[in-house]
This record gives sequence, C-alpha cells and structure tokens, in this order.
Amino acid sequence: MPDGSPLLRVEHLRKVYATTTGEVEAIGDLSFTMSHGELVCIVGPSGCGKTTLLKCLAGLLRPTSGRMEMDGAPVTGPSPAMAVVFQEYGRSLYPWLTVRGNVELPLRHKKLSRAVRDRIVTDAIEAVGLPQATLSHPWQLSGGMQQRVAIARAIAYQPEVLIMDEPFAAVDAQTRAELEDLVRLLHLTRGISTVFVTHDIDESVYLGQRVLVLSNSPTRVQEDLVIDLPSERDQLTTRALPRFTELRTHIYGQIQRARRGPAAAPRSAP
Ligand SMILES: Nc1ncnc2c1ncn2[C@@H]1O[C@H](COP(=O)(O)OP(=O)(O)OP(=O)(O)O)[C@@H](O)[C@H]1O
Repeated sequence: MPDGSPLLRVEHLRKVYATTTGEVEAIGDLSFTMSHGELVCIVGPSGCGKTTLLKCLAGLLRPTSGRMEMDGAPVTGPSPAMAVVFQEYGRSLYPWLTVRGNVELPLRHKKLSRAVRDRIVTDAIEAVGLPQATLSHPWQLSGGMQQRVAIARAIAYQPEVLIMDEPFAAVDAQTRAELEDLVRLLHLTRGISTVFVTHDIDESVYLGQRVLVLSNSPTRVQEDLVIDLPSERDQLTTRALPRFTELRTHIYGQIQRARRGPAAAPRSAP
C-alpha cells in the first residue's frame, strides 16, 4: 500500500526523436510523482508516447530534457531498482532455458548465495502460480503462462518499481482477467510499486489506484485521476459498480478529447 513517501519524480520530461525525415516530438512536457507502494496506470491515445515514457523511466532512452528521480537520485541509465515486463513475452524469455532458468538469470548479477537465490526463485515461481512448470521451457507453455514467467522474473529481481508495458495485450480475455488479478494480488501482498501502461480503459480503472491520462503526442499529463473504488476488487462486482462505470466513461471522454487535439484542457474529476 502507498506509504505516501515519494518514490518517483518526473519533472518537465521532453523527448524528441531525431529521424532522417526530421524531428518527432513524442513527449512534450510531462510531470508527475508516484509514492512508494502505489499502482499507477497510464492510458492515452494510440501513439501518444506511452512506450517512450516507459523507456525513459527505465533508463533505456535518454530524455531530451527534464528530470527523473528515483528515491531522490537522478535516473541516468538502466537501474537495478527497476524491472520491466513487456507485451511480447515470446521475445523476452530465453527458449533454451527452463522457467527456473529464465527467472534466475537476472539474479546472477546480484551478489546472493546459491541458497538465497534458490529461495527467491522458488518463491517468485510459486507467487505466479507456476510451481508445476518449473522445469518446462517457455515454448511448452501457453501465452498467459509465459507472461506469468516474465512477471516471476521481474518480482524475483525485487525491484523498487515494476514497469509493465501493455503486458496483457496479446492474451485472450479470460487469461487477461486472471493476469490482472495476479497483478493486483502481487501488489496487495508484496506492496510492489507498479507503473502499468495499457490501451484498455476498463483495465486501468480495475487495476489502478491512480490513472494518468496522457494527451496526444507531444504528450503531457492531461489528467491525474484517483480511482476511489474499494481496494478489495474482483472482476464481477467491481466492474458492475456504478462508480466503475462513471470512472471509465470519464476517462473515455478524456481520451476522445485528447485525440482531438493537444490543447484539450484538464477537466475536474468526475
Ligand atoms: N525510435 C523512434 N524514432 C522515431 N520516432 C519514434 C520512435 N519511437 C517512437 N516514435 C514516435 O514517437 C511517438 C510516440 O510513440 P510511442 O511508441 O512512444 O507511443 P505509444 O503511445 O506507446 O504508442 P502505441 O499506442 O501504439 O503503443 C509516435 O509518433 C512514434 O511514431
């Protein structure tokens, strides 16, 4: 649960890509803060700069200007404090390694005893519900199971922030619902601070404690919305709440407004 102390601070972030045909300003002027233990979802129109923002946060891309801080220290490159789960689980797992080998791999860079490393890996694989698949290879698993392996690898790394970039876009609806509940469970039980990018407005409301709605590119934060639904959520009752419908309708309207132009003014919360 959020303890209120600041974890991530992004100030006036701007990212311009230089291409052979000219400059592309993906991020215009973007600022937000996130507290320890928060689960923040990010939504916005297609192509607005969500992946660019995550790559900057993860230290994989150097911003053109602006400032990002983690626990008060500037983010200047890939940080051991962050783990990223991408949409393309097929490309993020090593097919020649077992589930256990994939989860263990990033831990080899940490100075841990064999016993501690084994315990962390077993715990992470159990946490995502895959103890029976420990010795399987990724190609022997369904898409949803492969994404569970990617999540296990991320949590085994024990990051300060878990960054997820549309992680469930490539799985079927039933699997997606199960994986959403897994993310909520991991967040509730382990208090992992999570930034979750999604195209799916309902998913953002179901998962998030806050939703950042981004404007069209060059992007900025169009709205920073607190999701005031009960913290105990489940797929049937939460999605049937009138407040859930109000929030999703509000965000949908904001994204429509964002699509129409960069000058859309922020609106007050619903
Ligand atoms: N490597 C790059 N070089 C040049 N332009 C890029 C590059 N990567 C992204 N862009 C451009 O930056 C803008 C934002 O792209 P980005 O992929 O960050 O958006 P997104 O919101 O994640 O997209 P989507 O909704 O399709 O997932 C787009 O105009 C895109 O064409």
